[in-house]
Amino acid sequence: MAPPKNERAFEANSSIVLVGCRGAGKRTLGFMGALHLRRRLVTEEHYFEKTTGLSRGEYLARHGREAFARQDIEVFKRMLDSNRTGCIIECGMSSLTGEAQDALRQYSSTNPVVYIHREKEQIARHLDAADLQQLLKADERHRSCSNFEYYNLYDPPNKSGGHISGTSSGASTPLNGRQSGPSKLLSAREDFTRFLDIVTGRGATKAWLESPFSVSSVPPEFRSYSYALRLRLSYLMDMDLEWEDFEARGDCVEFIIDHWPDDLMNVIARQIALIRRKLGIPIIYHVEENPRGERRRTPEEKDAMDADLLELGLRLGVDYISLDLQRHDEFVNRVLRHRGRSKIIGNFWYMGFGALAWQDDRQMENYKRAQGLGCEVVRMVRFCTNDSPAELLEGFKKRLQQEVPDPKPPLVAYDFSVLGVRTPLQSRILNPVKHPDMENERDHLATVSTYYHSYELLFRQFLLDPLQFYVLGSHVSYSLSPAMHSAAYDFCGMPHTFQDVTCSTIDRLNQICLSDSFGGASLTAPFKVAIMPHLKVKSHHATAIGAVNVLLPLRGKTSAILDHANSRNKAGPAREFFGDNTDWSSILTCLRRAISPRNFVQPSKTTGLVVGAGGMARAAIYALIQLGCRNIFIYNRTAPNANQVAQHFNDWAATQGIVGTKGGSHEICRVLPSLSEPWPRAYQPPTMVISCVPATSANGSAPADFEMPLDWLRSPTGGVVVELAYEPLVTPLVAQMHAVRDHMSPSWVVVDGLEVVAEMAIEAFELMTGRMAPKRLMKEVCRKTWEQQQQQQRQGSEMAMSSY
Ligand SMILES: O=C1C[C@@](O)(C(=O)O)C[C@@H](O)[C@@H]1O
Repeated sequence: MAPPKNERAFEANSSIVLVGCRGAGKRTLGFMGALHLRRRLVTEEHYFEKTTGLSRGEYLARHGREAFARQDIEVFKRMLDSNRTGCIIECGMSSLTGEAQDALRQYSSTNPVVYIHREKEQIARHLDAADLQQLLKADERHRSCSNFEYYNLYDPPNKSGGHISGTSSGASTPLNGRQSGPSKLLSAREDFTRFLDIVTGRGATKAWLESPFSVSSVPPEFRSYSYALRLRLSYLMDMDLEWEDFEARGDCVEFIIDHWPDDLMNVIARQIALIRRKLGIPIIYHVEENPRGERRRTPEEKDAMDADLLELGLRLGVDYISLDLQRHDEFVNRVLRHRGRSKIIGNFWYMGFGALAWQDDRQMENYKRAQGLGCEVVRMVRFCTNDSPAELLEGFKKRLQQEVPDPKPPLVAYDFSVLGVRTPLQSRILNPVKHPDMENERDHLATVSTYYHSYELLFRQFLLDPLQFYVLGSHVSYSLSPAMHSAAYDFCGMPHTFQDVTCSTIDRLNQICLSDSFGGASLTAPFKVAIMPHLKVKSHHATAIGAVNVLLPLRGKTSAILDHANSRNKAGPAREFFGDNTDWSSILTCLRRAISPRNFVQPSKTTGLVVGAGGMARAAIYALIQLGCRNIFIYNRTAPNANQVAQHFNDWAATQGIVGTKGGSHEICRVLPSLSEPWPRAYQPPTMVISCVPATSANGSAPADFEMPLDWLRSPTGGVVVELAYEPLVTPLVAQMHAVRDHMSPSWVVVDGLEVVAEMAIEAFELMTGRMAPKRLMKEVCRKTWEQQQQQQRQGSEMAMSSY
C-alpha cells in the first residue's frame, strides 16, 4: 500500500509565519529566528505603516473603524502573499479576525504557520486583567489556522547559576561565589532556534555535515545500540525527581500520554517544551489508547480524540510519532498525511493473551505493511507469558533479512511479560528503559532495565569492549580530563579508562594510538597542529582552524562514516584516525550562554578581541566567526605570531566569501600591536573578549598577566570575558573584570577557565563514546578535582616551607 501524500512537507526556504496573542513573545522569537536562519523579519505593524504611510492607530483615528478593518485585512493578505519565501513574518492583532484566519489557513498549505503560546501568567503581565480571559479564549482559535505550535517556555533569570539548558548546561558558580550568570533568554533562544531547525529540516543535516561523530548527527535508530527513556505524562505532572536527574539516561525520550488533565493540549505542549529544553534529546510521542482514570470510549470517540492528540504531536514537531497500525485506515492515513518532518514509528503491539507468534506469517505481513506505508521505524511488541524462546524472535529477524527487499526500516522487536521486558537486549535499538529511581507501578514495559544496566550488559556480553582513552601532550599531569571522563564512564556503565600520558613526539603518540584497545584521545600542545598532516579524515571545523584536539580511531568495516561512528566502544585494529576540534565549540557554547540579548552579535557592528596566538586562540577566533562576528582583533605579546594567525583566518575567510564589515580591505582579523594603543576609533569597543594565554609561567617564559587596557573597556553595553586559564582561577584579567563589574559596569559577564575546560571534556566524551554526557556530573567533578589539586599544592608548599 502506497503512503498518502505528505501535506506538511514545505520547501526549506518557505517563509515562516508566527501567530499568537500579545505577550506570547512573537517579536523576540521572530528576531532570534531571523538572525538564526539569516532571513528577513517582516512585522505586521511595520508592513502596515510602510504600505499605507500611517501607523495602525493613526489609520484608525483618521479613517474610522470600518475603513481600517478593510484596509487591515487587505494589507495582511498582501504581506503574506508578497513574502512567500526567505522571511519570518510576525503577525500582530489582525490574526484574531476570522478573515485573517481564513487567509492563514490557506497559507498553511504551502508555508509553516506557527502558533506561539506560553504560560498564562506570562501573557497576563502584558495585558489588562479585564481583557485577559477574552483574549486567551480568542487566542486558542490560532490553533485552527496554524500547522505548527511552539510553547514559549518562560526563561527565568538564572539565580542558582546551575541549570541545564538543552545540549549545554548552564554555568556553575565559581569558587569565589561570583556567578558568570548565563544570559537571560538564552534558553528561549536555544529552544526556538532548535525548533526552527526542525521546521526547516536543516538540523540533522547540519550536525552530520559539520561533525559526523557528534551525538546529534546519528539518529537513535541508526546507532549500534539505543535506548528510549519512557516518561509518562501522569508521572511528569507530579514528578519527584529533578529534570537534571534525567540527563544521559537514554538516547531519546518516549513521552507517553497516559492521562488527560484539564487543559490537556496546553499541558502536553508545555511538557514537550520542557523535555526539549532540559534534556535536548529526540522525542518519541506516544498516545496511550486507554488513558488512566478515563471511562471506556467507543471506537469512534477514540479515533477522534487520539487523532487530535497525535496531530498535536505533529504540530509540535516531535522527532517521532508512534502510530498504531492496527487502527482504522482512515485514522492511520490522517496521521501519515500530516506527518511533516516527524518520523513515523509504525507499531504492532500485541498487548493481551494470544499475541501473534513470531513465526506467524502475519507478523511478516505486518512488517511489510509498515514498510509500504513509509514508516521510518517498525516496532513490533508482544506480550507473552513464558512460552517464547529467544530463538523465535531471532528467527523472525533472520527471515525478515532474507525475505524483505531493501530499504528496510529499522526494526524494534521484543517480548514483554508482566515483569517487564524479558531481557533488555532483545532489540538493538530503542529498547525501553526507565530511570533507576522512578517509581511507576503502571509501566510494566520499563520496570526491568535502566540505561546503565543495559549498557553495562553490552560490555559483559562482549558486544562492546573496554577501551583506553587518554589526554596526550607535554604538560598533562595537571589535566582535569581523567577525573571528568572516568566519572562519566562510571555513570554510564562503561568499563573504559582514561589516563594522562606525558609525551611530545608523534612516534610515541603513534605507539599509543595503534593499540587495539585505543578508544580515543584528547590532544594538547604540541600535538594540536602537528597531528594535522597525519590525519586522513578531519571535521570541517578542524580543517578550517588548522588544529585538532580530539582523536578517534576509525574501525568501521567499510569506509562509510556511519559504520565508523557505530564502531565506537569496540576494540580492534585501526589504521586511520579522525580528528575534530571541540575547543572552538566549547568556547562558542560558553559565549552563547553568557552573552546578553543587548550584545547579540550584529555582524556589521560587533567587535571581538582574542588575546594570544596559539592553538586555543585560533579556536577562539573561529568561534567568533561562527557566531557571526566579522570584526576580530588579536593581541599577542609577540606580534609576528598574531600576524600569522590573522593571515590564516583572513585567507580562509576569503575562500568562504566571509568578509569584514569595515575598512577597505575587508579583512576580518586585525592585529593590535601593543597594549598602549588606543582602541581603533572606527570600531566599537569589544563586547566579547577571549583570553587564551597562560596566567602562570610556561616553558620558562614570564606569565602573560594580561589585563584589559581601560581604553579597550568602554563598551557601554558591557560584554563577556572568557578566560581560558584556570591556574590560578582568578587570573589578573578575571580579578580586573570582577572589579569593573562591581564598580563600573555590572553588565560584564565573566566565564572562568573551569567552565570552558569542563565543556571541552563533555564534548570530547560525546565524540569518543557516541553517548550523551552526564554534564552536571562532569562539571561538578571538574570543580571538585580542581579544588583537591589546589589543596594538595597548598599542603605541598606548606610542607616545603616547614622543612626549611
Ligand atoms: O585544552 C584542552 C584541555 C585539555 O588539555 C585537558 O587537559 O582537559 C584537553 C584538550 O583536548 C583541550 O583542548
